Amino acid sequence: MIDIVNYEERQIQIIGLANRVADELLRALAARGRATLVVPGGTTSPDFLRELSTKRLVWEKIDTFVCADQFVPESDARSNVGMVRRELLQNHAAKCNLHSFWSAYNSAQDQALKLGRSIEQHLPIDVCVLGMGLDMHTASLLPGAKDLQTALRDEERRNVVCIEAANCATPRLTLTAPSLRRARNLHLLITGRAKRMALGRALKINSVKQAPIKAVMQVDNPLNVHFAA
Ligand SMILES: O=C1O[C@H](COP(=O)(O)O)[C@@H](O)[C@H](O)[C@H]1O
Repeated sequence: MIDIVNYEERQIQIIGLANRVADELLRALAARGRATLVVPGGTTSPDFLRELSTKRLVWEKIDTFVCADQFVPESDARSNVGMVRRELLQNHAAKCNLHSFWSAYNSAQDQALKLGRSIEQHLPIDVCVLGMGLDMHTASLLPGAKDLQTALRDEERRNVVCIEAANCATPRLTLTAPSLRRARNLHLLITGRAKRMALGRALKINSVKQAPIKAVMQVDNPLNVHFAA
């Protein structure tokens, strides 16, 4: 089930989504004392993260994870955790509890298992914001990737999986489809006509392996799609 919110322009989209996420985090904090936030990597998210950083919340009680990352140190330009540290951890959100995906001591496979176990205590996610690539991937649920099936399956009961794809130089760690789609509030941030068309294509394709974004549409709670051209 999806619910599409169309915005007149990108600035209004960013402000609208940040307000909504802040409101949902506030409710989660009021209900449970702590909250879990998942944010996207990629190039679309920095504007949103900067806007979110201006919201007055008890950020030290918000555990924040990226939905996926390349297995590289935070100092590497490809690191999503590094990008989130720069863009979100400022203003009111400077004290946000951002969790690392990288380890210099573990292999990517071992780190996926370790992170998957430690994330368990923070589930279900209170607010999950995802992005989507033109190839209809979300997080690092990449079409055609080795281990994609493991990351899609409910029976695996794994929260994080290491994904390797032929066109990716480094392995990626991704939250699995079941851990993402169980989020209490689920959002997709997309901009531009090409991504809108990719979403339209995904809706017509039956195979989740070809269009992994579909894996987070199979939920009772709607996937709220925030779109601006
Ligand atoms: O690989 C990724 O890309 C998507 C979309 O990226 P964008 O650059 O087109 O915004 C992103 O949402 C996802 O988190 C990331 O892992």
